[in-house]
Amino acid sequence: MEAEGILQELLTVEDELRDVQDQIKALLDRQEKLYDRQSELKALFEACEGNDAAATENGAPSGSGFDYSGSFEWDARADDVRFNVFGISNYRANQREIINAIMSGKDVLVIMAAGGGKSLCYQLPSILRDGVALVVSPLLSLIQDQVMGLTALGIPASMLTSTTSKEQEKFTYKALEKGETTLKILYVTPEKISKSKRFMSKLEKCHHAGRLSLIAVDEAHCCSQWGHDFRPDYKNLGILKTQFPSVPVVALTATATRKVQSDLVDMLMIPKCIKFVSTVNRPNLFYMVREKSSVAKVVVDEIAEYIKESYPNYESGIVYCFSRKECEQVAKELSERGISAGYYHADMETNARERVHMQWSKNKLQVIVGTVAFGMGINKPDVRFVIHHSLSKSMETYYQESGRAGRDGLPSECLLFFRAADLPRQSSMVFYENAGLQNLYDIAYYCLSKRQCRRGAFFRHFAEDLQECNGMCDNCTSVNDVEERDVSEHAKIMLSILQGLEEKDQRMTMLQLVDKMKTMQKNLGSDLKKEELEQLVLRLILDRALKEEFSHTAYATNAYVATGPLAKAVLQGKMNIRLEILKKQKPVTGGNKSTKHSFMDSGLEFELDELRKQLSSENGGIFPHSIWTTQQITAICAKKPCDMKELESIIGKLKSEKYGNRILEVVDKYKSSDQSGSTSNGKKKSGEKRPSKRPKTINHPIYVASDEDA
Ligand SMILES: Nc1ncnc2c1ncn2[C@@H]1O[C@H](COP(=O)(O)OP(=O)(O)OP(=O)(O)O)[C@@H](O)[C@H]1O
Ligand SMILES: [Mg+2]
Repeated sequence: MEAEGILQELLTVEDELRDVQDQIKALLDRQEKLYDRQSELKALFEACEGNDAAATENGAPSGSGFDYSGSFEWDARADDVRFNVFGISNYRANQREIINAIMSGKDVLVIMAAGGGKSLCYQLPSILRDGVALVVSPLLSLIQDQVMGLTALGIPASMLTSTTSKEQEKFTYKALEKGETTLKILYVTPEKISKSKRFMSKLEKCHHAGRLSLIAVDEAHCCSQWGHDFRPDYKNLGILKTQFPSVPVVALTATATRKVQSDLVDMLMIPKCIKFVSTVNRPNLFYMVREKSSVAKVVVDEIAEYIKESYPNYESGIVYCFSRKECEQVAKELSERGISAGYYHADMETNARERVHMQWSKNKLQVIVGTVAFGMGINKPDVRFVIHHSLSKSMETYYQESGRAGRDGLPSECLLFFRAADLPRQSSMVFYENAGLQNLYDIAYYCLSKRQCRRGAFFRHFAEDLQECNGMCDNCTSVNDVEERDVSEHAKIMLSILQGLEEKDQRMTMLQLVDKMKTMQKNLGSDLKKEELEQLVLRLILDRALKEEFSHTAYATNAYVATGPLAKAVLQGKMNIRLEILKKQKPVTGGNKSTKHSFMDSGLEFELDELRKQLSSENGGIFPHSIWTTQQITAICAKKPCDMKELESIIGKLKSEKYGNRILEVVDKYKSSDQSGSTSNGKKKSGEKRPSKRPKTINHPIYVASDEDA
């Protein structure tokens, strides 16, 4: 064989070898994903097998063979407390069955979406059973909210936390040890269990006297390292089952992944628990993604316009931002545009953070602009919108964060501003996490998609059967005009640029590649816009024709793009690349008018909202939503009760006794003014839309929390 022939074959062999190596790489990638899925499926399988454990999907228990939806001797008492104390007219999915299982003395695992109504599931049995219920909750603010809410309902509830006074502690210990004072529900942080011997010994005495009625572990995903809020002290909670084996333990969480579920069952030592899994679906949430401008000011303009147009009556909302700096900046700019906004992030003093949170909870601030630090512990039920200024780091995180909207079950909106160029700053943060990049690419896929049902993406992610979206996402309502284009030629140019660089041991960031491409694409005759080119880079990353690489400096981690395992397939024309291109983006307020809950559309709703705010200040500052809920306002407005009896049939005895006269007074005034054609304050008529509560101009920005809580 001549030298030239040998060289020819050598080059072919080397070429093929590179091909094989690429394929091996792709296979190894795939192997890693399969391992992940394997461990998830194993956990799922074990959970299904788990002895007597009964898996339930949306209420129908299976496995244990016992039907907790039947009749029980406590039915009448439970109905009475539900309606007359909690003011709740009907149970939501699974609540009654869960209560019955706890009342039957079983250990129970409750997986229920945010706002599903998990609290009632343990609070109601706590009242029905003799003795004291112990509730473990991870955050002081959550505990304070719950104790305040229960006290407002006249339920004897207390807490032992770092802020508890000596006197209160003494009272609580007496109640535990001797049963001398009335106490039905005691909230503690997990540290109390793992660190306070004194507390555990009092609990022991309470149990010996037969007065420990049940143990609830709220936000139970904190037990698992796989969960998003792991708390080391939650790991020790298994001691509760070993010390008090006869006391029913109920673990509650909104986190749906199987890995976390099986982990927390192990940690809490409740292998025989009855498991109630409710759907992840939040039918009242309207999901939408909006293409984000590369000009920061335009993005804030759009957010401000959306809030002003869609929520002119000061309805509450959250805006999530990527960084602390961005969070402060967006809050400031929203304030300058007439929206009362405060910011919340981890760099602030605890007091300042709590003050902002409190002002917002009391409807004195409309919007909180927060980082991920504004997380667990947000109990406000009437959040009408959650906006993401940029994408979250995973589907799981987005589900949790957006899920803070509409916990009261009323229509609410989740809007994500997406720009492919936001990806690298997220990926350079998450690439070292277990499956961090894959999780990020999953949410990026969700954002990039302009045709697939947004809700469907959640069902697939949480391995749940698909359910109807009922037109509750932008893609299902075809709000936008989308064209699918073959951009394989553009992709080839991009890949060749990178190949050329790699041969010279150089590399590029996503934005550098897009800039270069802007000039290179001229010959193709079909130019893609800058944002579209960014989306193409992302598309190629998701299709594994490109991959991200990272390099570290003393101050930062930088993300670059490099050719991926399937680059060759694209370059050789064996793989086509298609991009969904938005031809025209409609105004963001256009998609969801009919589904929006326009609270305070009628004057009476407004009056009742004002009254609950007034009562909230008069009653030691308990939250307006703890006085009565938005749903209850709607029900009162629909029925316009004439007397106490009618009112009782709407909101139950307790709230009627406490606030009935004031409510009836407002309804009466409203009715008489309605007949005379004007209202109590002479400003509006029934059915007339309320004038906007937003001040037309503001003299100074209100983005920094003041010392006054007024
Ligand atoms: N059956 C019901 N009917 C109407 N409202 C209900 C019902 N059950 C609970 N709620 C209300 O739903 C809201 C959310 O309830 P809750 O705080 O228990 O949710 P959760 O499941 O604990 O959510 P999270 O995971 O966010 O903590 C509260 O305002 C509560 O009063
Ligand atoms: Mg809860």
